[in-house]
Amino acid sequence: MTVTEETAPASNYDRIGGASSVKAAVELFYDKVLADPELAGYFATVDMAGQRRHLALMLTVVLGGPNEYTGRGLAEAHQPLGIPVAHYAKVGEYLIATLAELGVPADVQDDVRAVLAQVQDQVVAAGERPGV
Ligand code: HEM
Repeated sequence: MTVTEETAPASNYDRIGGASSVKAAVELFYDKVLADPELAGYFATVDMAGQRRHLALMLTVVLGGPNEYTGRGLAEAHQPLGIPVAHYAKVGEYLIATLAELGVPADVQDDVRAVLAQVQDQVVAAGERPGV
């Protein structure tokens, strides 16, 4: 174990280039999510700025970036939407595909997968969870 490894590591958010990289990822991710007819409907009544904000916040959160978010909690925002596991999984895959396309390192992608798994129960509708 070196001193470097014991030092608090830079967040994945910093490692991939911070806000400007998140902005670039949002464009790509947004295209993928809205091009999917199963997912586009969720965002139909959300304004454009709101959609981009949602995606930017989502990326920042899952990358361990600064939590400047003051909106509703994940459960409060998503439980009324009735999101099934399948749709949650699709959004997660689009996020990972976006990161891969932008050349984000594999270990960062793995961390993102782990965070996605952690927040799944807050986002997926309670009645849609297998085994619950
Ligand atoms: C890790 C997964 C996710 C994170 C971190 C996340 C994060 C967020 C955040 C921070 C908001 C803003 C809430 C607010 O403004 O009060 C939001 C809203 C929203 N999310 Fe997500 N989200 C995730 C997954 C999903 C998925 C899988 C879907 C749809 C399939 C989705 C659809 C929406 C919609 C439609 C809104 C707007 C709700 C409204 O304005 O009433 N989200 N999300």
